[in-house]
Amino acid sequence: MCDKGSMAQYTRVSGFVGLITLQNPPVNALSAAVRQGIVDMVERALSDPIVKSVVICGQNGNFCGGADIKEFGTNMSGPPLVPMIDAIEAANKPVVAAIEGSALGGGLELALGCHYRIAHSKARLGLPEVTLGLLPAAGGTQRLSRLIGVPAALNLITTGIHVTAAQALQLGIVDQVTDHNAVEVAVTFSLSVAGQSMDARRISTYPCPLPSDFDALFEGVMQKVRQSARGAIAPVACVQAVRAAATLPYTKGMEREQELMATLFTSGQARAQQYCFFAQRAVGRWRMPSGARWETSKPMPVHKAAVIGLGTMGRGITVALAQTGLSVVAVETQEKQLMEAKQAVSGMLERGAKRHGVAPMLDRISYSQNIQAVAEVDLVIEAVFEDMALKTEVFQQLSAVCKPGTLLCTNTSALDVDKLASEMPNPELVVGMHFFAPAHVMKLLEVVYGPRSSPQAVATAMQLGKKMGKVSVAVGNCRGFVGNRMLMPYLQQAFFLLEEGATPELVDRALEEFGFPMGVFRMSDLSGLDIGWRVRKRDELVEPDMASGQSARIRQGSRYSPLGDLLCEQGRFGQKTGQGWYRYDKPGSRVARSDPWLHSFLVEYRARHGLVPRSIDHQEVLERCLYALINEGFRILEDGIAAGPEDIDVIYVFGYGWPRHRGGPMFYASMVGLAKILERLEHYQQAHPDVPYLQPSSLLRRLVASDSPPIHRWREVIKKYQSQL
Ligand SMILES: CCCCCCC[C@H](O)CC(=O)SCCNC(=O)CCNC(=O)[C@H](O)C(C)(C)COP(=O)([O-])OP(=O)([O-])OC[C@H]1O[C@@H](n2cnc3c(N)ncnc32)[C@H](O)[C@@H]1OP(=O)([O-])[O-]
Ligand SMILES: NC(=O)c1ccc[n+]([C@@H]2O[C@H](COP(=O)([O-])OP(=O)(O)OC[C@H]3O[C@@H](n4cnc5c(N)ncnc54)[C@H](O)[C@@H]3O)[C@@H](O)[C@H]2O)c1
Repeated sequence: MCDKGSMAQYTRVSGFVGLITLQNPPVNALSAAVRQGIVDMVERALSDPIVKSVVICGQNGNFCGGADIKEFGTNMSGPPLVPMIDAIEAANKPVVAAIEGSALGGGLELALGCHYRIAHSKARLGLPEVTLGLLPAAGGTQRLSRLIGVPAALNLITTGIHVTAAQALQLGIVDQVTDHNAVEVAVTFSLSVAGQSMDARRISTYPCPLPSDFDALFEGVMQKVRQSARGAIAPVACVQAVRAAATLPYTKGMEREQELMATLFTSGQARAQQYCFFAQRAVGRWRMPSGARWETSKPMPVHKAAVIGLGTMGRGITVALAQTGLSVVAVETQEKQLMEAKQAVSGMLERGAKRHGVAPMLDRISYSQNIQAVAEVDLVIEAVFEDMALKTEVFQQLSAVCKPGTLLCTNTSALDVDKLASEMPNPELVVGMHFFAPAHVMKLLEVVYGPRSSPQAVATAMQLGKKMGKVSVAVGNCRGFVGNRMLMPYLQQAFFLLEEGATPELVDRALEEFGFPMGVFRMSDLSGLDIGWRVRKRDELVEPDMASGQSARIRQGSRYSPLGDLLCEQGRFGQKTGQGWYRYDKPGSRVARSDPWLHSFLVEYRARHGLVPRSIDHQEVLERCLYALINEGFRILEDGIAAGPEDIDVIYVFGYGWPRHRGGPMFYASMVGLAKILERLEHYQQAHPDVPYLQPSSLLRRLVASDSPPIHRWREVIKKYQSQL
């Protein structure tokens, strides 16, 4: 009664039920072999006169993670999904989906073709195709809209969110939720409906319930989607497909779904987003130049953690740790700061708990003004001011107070983690855990290792990051690590463009049209101009505004723009002071308005320095800012600070607002063409010979000389290049 050769196993259970089990670990993706297996096994079950009903489930407590994304770039063979699902729906015996684990994308579409859906209470369901630059093209847009109505379907399909079994029941996606074995419940249920007509259970035959404010609804959703999509085409196509479900008969709607999918499927955006999907998973398989790697490095258990310094970052980190289920000791020396932090942390936890319908983890946190309180913790995250002397002092105190083996992590943005480690008795226990603000929200974590960091320390920080729901990327130690280091040439080019004739509005518009949520100047206003100013002062780059002409714009032999310093000297720190590159109605206000003062200031500045303004277009803004940033990315790969282009891309997509549909800076470079990037960098370098960041990196030259291999083969070239150094 069992066919074991196929990727869909067939068994007869309870005498009369054909049980089809998808078998394609780890997520039972619908590869060609699985689809063939389903087609064959469904046919077998329907033609077997003893079989009264059919149950479809997935192996190892996991229903199905959808179409096999790895097949997308290949010549797809095997039976197509749509007729396979149609055949299931048309069956004259009841077919029940037993959903455990996840039913996502094509997996949920398969379940929607079944006559009933029974889910385990821990199951998750969704149509996440939009996050891969696609739409649910196996009938998902047409069936889900008919089943749960247009507004709810639009929400699920355009965002790609996963819903819990309880939410799915409430929405009407599943018929029953159980805490017991979902397959057994489905088998019993299928027998209870055996022999009944399934006519009323075929979703494709349902009329699509139309909301009364139909046109207004679609117009509103389309507007919202276009705004948040920032140039991504998949969310727009998703809305169009649901609209087809609402306005066309099923077969016509399906044709529209296929048409829209065909456009998306071959678009560069889908390739970029699917690259991001795999890159996000690839960064978990980290390796260090020493040869240490993820598979062979065992993380230490972390039950209790401490946070030192409860400013902007410390508060967010405390919240994120508590939400992960850890006990947290939060230490802040300033009484006033401590009181404010307590209130802020409780507020963040309460709001988070309300959103997720869970209890706030307030009792997981104990507060103290005394560093002695951290004696028993397994891991400490330091988030005091960005000052090497202070951080060294705090680390020395920690080394004296903490139990042996406690991992010491710093949240520094740019200080030398290895130098900090070298001052400690146990440098192998020191790593950077570079969170991004707000730390309980932002998904990115850079785990910074130095030559002395032990693989176990890196493994522990990486695992903790994952538990905190972060996308953690292991990177080497250098000024600014990966993200902030690449930001330097980007910011520098933006300043130079202002000197040469651009306005903040023009530069920001070009970057926002490219897909960044905020241009560089709006972003600087939000994060505070004083942060960079303090760093430049420490680096002795800031000079009194006395001189004029070119010499005033040279520091340490290279071109330098003092524009940011001049604004700070006027007290223009951005949103918090109500003035920066833009003006705001009041300090703290978020709406950036053009500032005539700034424009006159730029005119006067250019005149004083003998700069003749010229007209600058969007193309130049993108090339200067983005290619300089990409060039630094190649240098980072050259130096072995990032293990591969995926690491850089994940950092930029999750930490810096790089549009996902453009895949990350290094993927974008591979799409533009490395030869073109090199040619444009050479062009700009000739025009600006005093800007070292525009000098093309040797690795970029090497890749172009090697016929610009596809991005998945860059690592081979990098390895060869490094071995020759
Ligand atoms: C014209 C053509 C028409 C076609 C019609 C298509 C219609 C359909 O609508 C399209 C789709 O279904 S689109 C699909 C829509 N579905 C989705 O978007 C769901 C995508 N998957 C997920 O969201 C998560 O994997 C789960 C939540 C399922 C599990 O999370 P977790 O437990 O944290 O596990 P994890 O670490 O995430 O993954 C483990 C391993 O499995 C791998 N892998 C996973 N799914 C895969 C797949 N579908 N495929 C291949 N591989 C897949 C993953 O790469 C990793 O392997 P690696 O070697 O380490 O890289
Ligand atoms: N703010 C950001 O966007 C951001 C992003 C990533 C990393 N960082 C880094 O995180 C660290 C903290 O930044 P922040 O913005 O949260 O600073 P912050 O000024 O908001 O807070 C620092 C806190 O540390 C406290 N503190 C100082 N000395 C202490 C000591 N010895 N013991 C306990 N507490 C002490 C201060 O009283 C203050 O409350 C810095 O290294 C910064 O570079 C900041």
